[in-house]
Amino acid sequence: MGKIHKKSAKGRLDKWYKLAKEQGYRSRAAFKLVQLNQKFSFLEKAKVVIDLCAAPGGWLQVASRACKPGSLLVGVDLAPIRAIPNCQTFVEDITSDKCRSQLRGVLKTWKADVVLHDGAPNVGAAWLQDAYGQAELVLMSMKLACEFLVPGGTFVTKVFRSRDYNNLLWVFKQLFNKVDATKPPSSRNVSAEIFVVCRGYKAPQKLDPRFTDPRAVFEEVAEPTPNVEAKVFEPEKKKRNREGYADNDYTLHKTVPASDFVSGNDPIQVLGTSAEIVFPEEDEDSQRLKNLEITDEDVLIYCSDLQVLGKKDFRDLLKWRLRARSELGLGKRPENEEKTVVEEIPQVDEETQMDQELQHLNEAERIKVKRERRRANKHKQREIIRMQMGMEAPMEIGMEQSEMGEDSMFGLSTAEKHGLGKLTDASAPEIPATEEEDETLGESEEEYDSEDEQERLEAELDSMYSQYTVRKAESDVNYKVKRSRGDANDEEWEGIQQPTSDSEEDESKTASEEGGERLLTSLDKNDSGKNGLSKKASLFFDQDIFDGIGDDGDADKEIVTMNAAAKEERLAPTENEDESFDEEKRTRKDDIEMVPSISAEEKEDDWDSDSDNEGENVDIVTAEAMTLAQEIASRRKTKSDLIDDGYNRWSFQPKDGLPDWFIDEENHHNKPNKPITKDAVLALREKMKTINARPIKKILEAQGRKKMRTVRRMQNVSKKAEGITESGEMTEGEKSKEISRLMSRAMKSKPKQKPALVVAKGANRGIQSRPKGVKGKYKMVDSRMKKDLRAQKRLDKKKRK
Ligand SMILES: C[S@@+](CC[C@H](N)C(=O)[O-])C[C@H]1O[C@@H](n2cnc3c(N)ncnc32)[C@H](O)[C@@H]1O
Repeated sequence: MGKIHKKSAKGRLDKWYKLAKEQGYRSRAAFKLVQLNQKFSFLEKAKVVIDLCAAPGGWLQVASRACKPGSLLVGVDLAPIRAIPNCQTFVEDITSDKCRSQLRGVLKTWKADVVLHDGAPNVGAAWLQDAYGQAELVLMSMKLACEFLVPGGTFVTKVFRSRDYNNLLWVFKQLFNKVDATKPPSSRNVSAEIFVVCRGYKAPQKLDPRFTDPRAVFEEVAEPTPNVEAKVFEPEKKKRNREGYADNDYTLHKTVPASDFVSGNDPIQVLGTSAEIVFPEEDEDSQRLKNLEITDEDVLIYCSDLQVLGKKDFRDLLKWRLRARSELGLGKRPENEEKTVVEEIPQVDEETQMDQELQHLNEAERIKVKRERRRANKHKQREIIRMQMGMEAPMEIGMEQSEMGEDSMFGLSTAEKHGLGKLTDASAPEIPATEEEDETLGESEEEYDSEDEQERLEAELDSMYSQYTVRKAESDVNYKVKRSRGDANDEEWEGIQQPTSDSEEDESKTASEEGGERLLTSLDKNDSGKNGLSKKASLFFDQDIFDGIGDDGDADKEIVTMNAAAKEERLAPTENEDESFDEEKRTRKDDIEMVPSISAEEKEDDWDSDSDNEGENVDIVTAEAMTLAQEIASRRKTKSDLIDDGYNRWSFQPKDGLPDWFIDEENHHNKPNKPITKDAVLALREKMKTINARPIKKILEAQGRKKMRTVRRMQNVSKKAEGITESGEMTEGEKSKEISRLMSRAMKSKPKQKPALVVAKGANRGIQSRPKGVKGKYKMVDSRMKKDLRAQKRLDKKKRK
């Protein structure tokens, strides 16, 4: 990428590209370093910086702006770099010895505070080779970093999230005190690149050469002790395929034609390793499948994104496959593809033959009994329903109840088998089968959809689903992370299993302690690593989140060998450490990529701790707030979930030094899309309706005044009425007449005052304010208006005639 290619695809000329142009950076990549430095601040203090793979020089420009004046900045690349003030550059391959000696020549006795590496082999041609090539390049740049960094120095590198990513991370952790992987906002989401910032170089006196040897770091060893899941689901030993990256490369979007999925013998393999099932137009079989009636919209949706299949979707898709197979005449039971086994029939004597016949007869008898029992049960079920519908008296049913054994319909076992609810739930009665239907049901004992077969199919689907989850988990680190957080959406996953045998653990421990011989095997990620974990589990525990667990703190800084490091790092958290581990992880404030799962009680605690805020009057006026409120109220979300949600790509958006137009645009377009549920919108609408239905303040006040006036009037009336009752001059009849007259007068509202008409002539002509001497309501009229009105009246009269 020495020379700047003209980026033709519109999408690549994004805002960062424009911003780079505006700010005079040679590449949009410059912002990646700007953002990394904003987050980790390693450039400000640096006096010597080496930039490996620096062309066209964006990172060097950033470094020269951020570092102190007079700092030594050295850039090297295969491509020449146009001069940059305060920077020295030369053309060389960073993997060569010449590059090393040239760097030595420039630096002399100095050591670098920061070594940067943003190198990438010519990306684009073949991703798989690129990924490995890039991982090798990273290792080479780390080798240079180890040679030139000061103790405590920083190494920043770009890594592709390929299969080798975890291995690289593991090596970094042996050599640096703090290793953080992050993706700055300016790095495209579609790109597999991620940046690793390694701080606190341990500067061992002697570096084990295997740390920088790609063969040792990315070693491929067949699993000597495959983990439990692997044993169950992957009977053959899998070797890592250098060219491959196929089975753990989730950055690739793998598709498989529907015809292959349906006709193939390993649907689980397909579901576990592909991202999409497609129906290519040129593939006739796939098109036939697409046009089947059973291929409904749901199936197409499932096929379009296999990565998100839940248990139910998974089962539906497999059921669709089975039905599709039977419609295409591919056989009903593909999973158990009958193998043609040629059995040699041994010579049998007469007695054995009789035994066999007897067995056959017994079997036939058993099937017959079972069929009859089922029919009887159906009959009983029908009777119950009829009784529940008032069509039959309870007496009539269950006459043979006493004769029926444990297996009868009323027997416990049957009840359990069918589910009590099914028997007792009158609200959803099963539609009783007719006699003929019973017959067919009974006779189709071996049929595909018979009861036993259904059960078998269910069991098979369950086991397939477990296999699928394992495959999914193996091919997706994020999924493991999700599992560890307890929020993956299927229930079956049992987690990463540790070998149960203590002896195994002891063995590996002693072997690594004995040193020497097992140097490399302790690096073997295939070996039962820490605490006897499988290779995958070991790498999993090597992730950032498990930092410091098992570290004795006094690691030998002088000689770090792969073996020592492996021993040091591969200690899994012991039970005692679990607590402090939890505590530490919970208090971590930086980029949390993973959090330990929270137990149900802890979740409860989360809720309890919120009780302090009880009673606080919060008005919910937006649909987002209402959604959140509903989720919290229904406990679909906990406090921890909210905190977790807070760590997203928007939580790290430093805006210093950016122009206003850019910030405005960011504020406008780059904001989180907060989820809104239909329920929340409806609830909010209802709330607004009730608020709107309430009268406004002025009306309420007017109503209050009116009420008050009425009360006063009534008080007056009652006073007067008291006077009337006490007077001795009136007869009782007169008194009551007078009181009712008072009452009706008080109740009568005053007649509306008619506005006084004021003619706008003389002094009143053209005035805007109240005419002099006029009180109360008035209306201005003029002679013109009078004439017009009269004319209008005449016209109306004429029309009527
Ligand atoms: C993404 S660019 C670096 C961009 C740079 N950081 C910037 O900000 O302008 C990757 C560079 O790595 C260089 N590169 C790849 N392999 C290399 C090698 N073996 N030695 C030196 N440079 C290499 C390429 O020539 C290319 O210029």
